[in-house]
Amino acid sequence: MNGTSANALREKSCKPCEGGTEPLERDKVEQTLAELNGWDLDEGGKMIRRKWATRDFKTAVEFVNRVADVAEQEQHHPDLHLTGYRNVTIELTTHAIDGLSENDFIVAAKIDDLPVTLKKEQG
Ligand SMILES: C[C@H](O)[C@H](O)[C@H]1CNC2=NC(N)=NC(=O)C2=N1
Repeated sequence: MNGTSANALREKSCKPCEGGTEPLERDKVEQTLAELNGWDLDEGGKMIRRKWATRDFKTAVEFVNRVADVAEQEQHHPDLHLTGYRNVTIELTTHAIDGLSENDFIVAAKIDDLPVTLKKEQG
């Protein structure tokens, strides 16, 4: 259990990253990923991704705006996709090092803490 816990990640702040550091090792990535809710590692191992099916368009837009506030506060910015009028996909990678850094997991943990109303299950 060497992954940093979600609680610990939420308490941290992103460090400015302009290259010059190594991406996290695959083991560390997988351990930290296991501490988070619903995030998957992209095939290439350089990006994490989570998808939400929200209640409606407005909910999706409000969620994306809250995510943008987190990104600005942390100065670490995810790729945001709002598709199918209420689905949000968020991808995190550290562009400066072409791989994953702790910053990606800090932002992911903070995003997981944001309120969002999900689509009602059908049937
Ligand atoms: C100095 C500052 O940390 C960098 O310019 C940031 C801004 N936001 C960023 N966001 C992401 N996702 N990757 C980066 O490498 C990055 N660089």
